[in-house]
Amino acid sequence: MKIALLGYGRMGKIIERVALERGHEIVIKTSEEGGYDIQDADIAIDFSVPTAAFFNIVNCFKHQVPVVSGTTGWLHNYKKALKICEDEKGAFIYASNFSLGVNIFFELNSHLAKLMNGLKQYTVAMEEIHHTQKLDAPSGTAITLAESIIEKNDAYGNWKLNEASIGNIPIHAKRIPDVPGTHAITYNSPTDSIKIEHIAHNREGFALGAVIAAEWLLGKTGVYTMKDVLNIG
Ligand SMILES: NC(=O)C1=CN([C@@H]2O[C@H](COP(=O)(O)OP(=O)(O)OC[C@H]3O[C@@H](n4cnc5c(N)ncnc54)[C@H](O)[C@@H]3O)[C@@H](O)[C@H]2O)C=CC1
Ligand SMILES: O=C(O)C1=N[C@H](C(=O)O)C[C@H](O)C1
Repeated sequence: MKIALLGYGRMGKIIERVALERGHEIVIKTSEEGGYDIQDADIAIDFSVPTAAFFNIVNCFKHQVPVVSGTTGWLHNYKKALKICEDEKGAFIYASNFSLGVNIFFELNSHLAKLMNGLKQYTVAMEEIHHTQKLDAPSGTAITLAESIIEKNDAYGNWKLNEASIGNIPIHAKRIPDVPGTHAITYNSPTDSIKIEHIAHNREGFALGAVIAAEWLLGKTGVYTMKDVLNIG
């Protein structure tokens, strides 16, 4: 595949290496808006910044170039992007986390939330830890995890950053140098705690998942998720 890398930062550089190892070609790599012809690529992979992702993605839809995006912090525009994708007959996969491990963890979280539904002695709390360069908080992964708990557990209707209050899942976001991404969910009762945790040791899993998603999306139209790609859940 001829790949456009929209965003050539920490993730873009690892995705480039993984894509080359898997026999693909990088025809565009950019860290700014415009200045390239997206139609030179078979597919685009966007790991940019919250303020750029929507433009990058919609530009791909408008030129019928399938696009995989892992950029977080732009999801207030997600529904608008889906509408444009549909109108332009584009192809799109967004995931807050492309690693196989986290996608298994998503399933575990959802199952646990269902088990805990109605057990009023337990309250849930989430912690996410990332490197100090991260622009958004909470992480996109933490938001996905919280949304899944809200869907399965009647005690919760929303999440709140660094704040515990009735009906809201508190998400504590910590920034520590060099941490690639850690997510933990704890259910606490007066007598015990149940905790599940995912720890990324590096960024390789995110990058491999994004390239696998791009390989899977090529030749399709429509909107998909990592559940479709990995065939889990
Ligand atoms: N979904 C997932 O599995 C993962 C998602 N991420 C997310 O991916 C994004 C990128 O993460 P990193 O590579 O660590 O950040 P980074 O800051 O190292 O790289 C982002 C790059 O985008 C560039 N950029 C700025 N404006 C741009 C534009 N208009 N078009 C294209 N590029 C532009 C920046 O100059 C920078 O080089 C973040 O939103 C992060 O949360 C990160 C890891 C995994
Ligand atoms: O910015 C990061 O680094 C990461 N961002 C994603 C997120 O916001 O969930 C995924 C991963 O945790 C790393």
